[in-house]
Amino acid sequence: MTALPQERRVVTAIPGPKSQELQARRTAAVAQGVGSVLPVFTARAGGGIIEDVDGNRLIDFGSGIAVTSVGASAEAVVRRASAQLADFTHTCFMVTPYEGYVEVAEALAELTPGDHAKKSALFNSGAEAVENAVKIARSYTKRQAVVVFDHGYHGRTNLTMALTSKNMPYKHGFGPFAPEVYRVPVAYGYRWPTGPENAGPEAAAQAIDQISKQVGAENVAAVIIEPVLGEGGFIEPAKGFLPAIRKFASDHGIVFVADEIQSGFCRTGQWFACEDEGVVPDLITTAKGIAGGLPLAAVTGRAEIMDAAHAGGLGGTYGGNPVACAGALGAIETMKELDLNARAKNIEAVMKARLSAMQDKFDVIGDVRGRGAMIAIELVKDRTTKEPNPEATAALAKACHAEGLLVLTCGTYGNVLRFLPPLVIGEDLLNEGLDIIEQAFARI
Ligand SMILES: Cc1ncc(COP(=O)(O)O)c(CNCCCC(=O)O)c1O
Repeated sequence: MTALPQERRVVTAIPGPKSQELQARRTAAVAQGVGSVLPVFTARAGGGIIEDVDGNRLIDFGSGIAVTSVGASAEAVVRRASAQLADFTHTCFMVTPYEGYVEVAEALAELTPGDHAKKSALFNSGAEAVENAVKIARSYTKRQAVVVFDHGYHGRTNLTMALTSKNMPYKHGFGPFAPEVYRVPVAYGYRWPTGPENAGPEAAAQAIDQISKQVGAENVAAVIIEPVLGEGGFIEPAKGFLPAIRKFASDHGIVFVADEIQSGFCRTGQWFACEDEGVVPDLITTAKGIAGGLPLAAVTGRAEIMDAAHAGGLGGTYGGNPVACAGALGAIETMKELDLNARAKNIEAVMKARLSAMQDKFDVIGDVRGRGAMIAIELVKDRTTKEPNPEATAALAKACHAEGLLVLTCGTYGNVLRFLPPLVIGEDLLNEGLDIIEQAFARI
């Protein structure tokens, strides 16, 4: 297979005729509840490019929702996974174990924050990892309550829907949801009433007061927070917030769970986003970027907490599939060899400089934020009222798609354009994508 040329190419309308034919088949065969951002059907993908079945080559600012950080066909991932495929695809780790699972657990112990003894359990999806983090925390504390935060996102299973903040499309019509879940404020700096500089300590005080008065700290098994909130709008909790919640959890025997499924594995310019303020979680959930596109997720944490679940209490048929574990070892090899943390920091510098310049030109841009290659702009109708502008957000995304740039939106109010390029994207493609965004702003 020849390498995919790293060039944008638009040779048909987007989506093109072959994608449209496939879309008709998809409509007839696939449940409508499974949506797609852009109905172009992929033929190949690699680096910063997705090639569709009509020969168009799109610049990828989505990474399959923060998954293909090393690219969608990274050499080490393909090499290791192919070799594993030829040996065996599955035996079930709960039946006959295999070394790859252990190697991934050893790598997670090495790479995750904290120099304490750590253990892991592997799963298939982020939601499954979050579900099991709750099981483990409840086993360890013998408590039931779980505290989550405004704008948080943790998955689409019944418990993780309960943990997730936004109703539509994630929760609407799918209740009743799991009990013993409590939601408290997060330090959303851009929208904090007294200004971003006060958001950290004030939001922490409000959250801790609510937990103490409405739940009782002694009843809380875990607090679960994304060190950079993803689906809720790429919200970096204002400085001081995470350390304050971390201290509160430590003071009250509460398990602090960092959900780094979207922010982890070099995405924000560090192995894990909670390192930014020196926060060491008790448990950390990971998925997405961990395995270069193969389905793998993990709970990693303090050995004494991870071992609290009784033997046989954790597992699942495919958890830690050997091919996915091989992919993870390939992805981690790539992250180290290419120093993708440094690449992410460079992506941040390039994107923030260009987007901040656009903010000076276009009043619709209310906020530019994020870290590493997890960058976003929040669009508003009025900079003073900060009224969300989901209409402009959708129009901008559509304009980018038509020009061969794949971008994603997010946010509780649907007014955040987020940028998640593969960390291996070339700087020329990155800047070409930014050119398309700037031209789109000038047109909406
Ligand atoms: C922080 C955080 N925790 C948990 C999850 C859930 O991970 P799964 O692998 O999608 O189950 C996510 C997945 N985010 C993308 C969801 C896309 C969609 O379903 O529309 C996350 O970002």
